Amino acid sequence: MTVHTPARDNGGSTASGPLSRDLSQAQQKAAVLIEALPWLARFSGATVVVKYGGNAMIDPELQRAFAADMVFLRYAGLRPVVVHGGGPQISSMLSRLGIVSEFKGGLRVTTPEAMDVVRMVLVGQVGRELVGLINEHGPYAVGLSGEDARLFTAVRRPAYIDGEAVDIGQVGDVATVNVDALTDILAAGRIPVISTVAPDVDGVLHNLNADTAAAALAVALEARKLVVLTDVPGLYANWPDTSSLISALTADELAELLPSLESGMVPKMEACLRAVRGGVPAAHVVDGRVAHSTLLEVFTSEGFGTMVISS
Ligand SMILES: Nc1ncnc2c1ncn2[C@@H]1O[C@H](COP(=O)(O)OP(=O)(O)O)[C@@H](O)[C@H]1O
Ligand SMILES: CC(=O)N[C@@H](CCC(=O)OP(=O)(O)O)C(=O)O
Repeated sequence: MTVHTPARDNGGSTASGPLSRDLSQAQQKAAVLIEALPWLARFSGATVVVKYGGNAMIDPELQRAFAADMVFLRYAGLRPVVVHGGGPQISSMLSRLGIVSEFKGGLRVTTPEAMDVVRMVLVGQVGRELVGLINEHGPYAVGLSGEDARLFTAVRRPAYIDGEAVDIGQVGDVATVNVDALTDILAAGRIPVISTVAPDVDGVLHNLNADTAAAALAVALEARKLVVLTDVPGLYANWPDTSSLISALTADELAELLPSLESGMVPKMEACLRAVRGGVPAAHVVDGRVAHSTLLEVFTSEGFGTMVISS
C-alpha cells in the first residue's frame, strides 16, 4: 500500500504553503478536464473533418500541437479526418523549378507540368510530413490522396472572373467521394490524412482546392463538424476592421456576405456553406496560429473562431 505523505512529496511544505498551491493547481486542471465532459459526451463517435492549413502548417511547434490534437481527438472517441493544404509549399517548389505559377479567382492555373509538382509536393512532401508527426504518437495516421481507392473523382472546373468562366487547366471540383475508401481505416481507429489531387473519369489528374475538397468530404462522410484552420481569428464582416469578427452566422447570412469577401476567405467560406448546406451541422473557421485551436473549438464552452450553422 502506498500512503500519500504530503511532507515527503513536497519537501516538508505545510497545508497552507506550497501544498495548497499544488492542490489548487490540480483542481484547476480538473476543472478544465470536467468542462470537456458535455462535449466528450456529445461528440463521442462523431466524424470531424479538419482542414489543416496556414501557419499551423509552417511553424514546427504549431505542427506538433496540431498532430497531438488529432491524436487527442481519436483517444477522446472522435474520428478525425485531416485534409491538408499546401499552396505556399507548391508555389515555392514551382519557383525553385522555374515554373511560372499564377492564380485566377483564387485557384492555381495548373498546367500538366505544374500538376506533377502539385502532386509531388502535396502527396510526397506535405502529406508525408503530417503523417510522420501524427505517427510520433503511435501507428495512427494513414496518408491518402484522391487517387487511392478512388477516394475522389474530379470534374474539371473553370475559375470565375467578373462572372466569366476562365479555363485554368487541370483544376477540378470533387465529383464523387468513395466513402468506402475510408470506412475500414476509420473503423481501425486510424486517422486519414488526405492530399487533394484526384483523377477525372478519364484518369487525368486534377488539382483540387483543399478547402473545397474538405467540405465535399465532410458532406459525404456525414461529419458532425468541419473545422478549417486559417491565419486570422475567423471571418470579419468588414475586413480588415478587427472589431467586426463574426462568432456565428447562418448559411443564409453567409450566402449574402460571400460576394463581398476577398480572395483568401472566399474558398474557405464557400466550403463552410457547402458543408452546412450539405447537412454538416456546423462548420468552423478557427485561428491556426493559436496552438491547439482544434481542441479549443471542440472541447471548450467559449466560442472560438467563426461558426456557420444551417439556421
Ligand atoms: N472577411 C475576411 N475575414 C477574414 N480574413 C479575410 C477576409 N477577407 C480576406 N481575408 C484574408 O483571407 C486570409 C485567409 O485566406 P488564405 O490566406 O487563403 O488562408 P490559408 O492560408 O489559411 O488557407 C486571411 O489571412 C485574410 O488576410
Ligand atoms: C486549385 C488550387 O488552387 N489548388 C491548391 C491546392 C492546395 C491548397 O488548397 O492549399 P491551401 O489550403 O494551403 O491554399 C493549390 O494549388 O495551391
